[in-house]
Amino acid sequence: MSTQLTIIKIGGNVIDNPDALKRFLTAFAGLPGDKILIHGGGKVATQVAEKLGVQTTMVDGRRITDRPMLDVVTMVYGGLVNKQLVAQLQALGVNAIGLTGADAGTVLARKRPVKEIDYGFVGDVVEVDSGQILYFLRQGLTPVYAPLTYDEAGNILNTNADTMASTIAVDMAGRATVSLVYCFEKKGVLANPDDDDSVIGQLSPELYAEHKAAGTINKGMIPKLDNAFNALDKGVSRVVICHADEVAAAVTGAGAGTTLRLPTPA
Ligand SMILES: Nc1ncnc2c1ncn2[C@@H]1O[C@H](COP(=O)(O)OP(=O)(O)O)[C@@H](O)[C@H]1O
Ligand SMILES: CC(=O)N[C@@H](CCC(=O)OP(=O)(O)O)C(=O)O
Repeated sequence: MSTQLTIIKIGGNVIDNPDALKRFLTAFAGLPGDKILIHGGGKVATQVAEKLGVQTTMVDGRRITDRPMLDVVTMVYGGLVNKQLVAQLQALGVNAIGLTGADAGTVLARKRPVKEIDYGFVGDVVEVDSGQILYFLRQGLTPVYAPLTYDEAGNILNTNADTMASTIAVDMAGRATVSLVYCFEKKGVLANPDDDDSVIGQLSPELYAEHKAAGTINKGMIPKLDNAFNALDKGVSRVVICHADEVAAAVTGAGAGTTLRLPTPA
């Protein structure tokens, strides 16, 4: 494989919008070189759970995953969403292979220990088999990961898709120059959540802390940015957060969205 690898994470609001998803997948198919897609799908899981009478509870951006909810997310992420994405990518000429972390033993996790909160079957990533993922890439395949992992006891576990993307990117960074792009439905990290054009071009940890304290960066953006800064800190070359329509520009470095910066040296 080439030494450049692009890892893209696509969020649940885009997955839930067929037109936006089609545009994104078409752009993804056109990206040059080796690539990996990691998808969320939280919104679809919540909708399906409701239809099945399973109640959704989120704490700090993580889904409380009891046994009935585990069945829902396994069906939705590992089945419905993953296979629809793979089929659409195949039609666009991408030889996609749909995976969970359990497949080929690529993303091993541990059930999150119960402290104040019992998250149930939520997995914290322990180990990524980047050699195996590299093998898929060398076969000309494009891995498409669902946000599911497994543990040594044989459980399938629910893992936040932003975390899945960041941990895979960090491990692959030992084998390639990795760019990680988080795509969602806004133009980037916004300085004012009510103004869709107030994109922060470059975000340092210091500026992030200021916006977090002021409450202008909140909710799902906090775990996303924690994961994104963690990736940059641990060897991923470039991390960008952008609109799904701007994925191609983000990959070429054309200035789309928000680019993360390491701390300013003292
Ligand atoms: N400053 C901010 N800029 C952009 N989005 C923000 C900001 N603060 C909070 N958010 C929220 O974070 C959400 C993205 O997080 P999340 O829903 O977890 O995304 P994803 O669907 O990609 O997993 C946005 O939809 C937005 O509502
Ligand atoms: C443990 C946990 O919270 N897992 C997430 C996995 C899906 C996800 O992250 O989807 P988005 O990227 O669309 O938010 C969940 O079930 O919501």
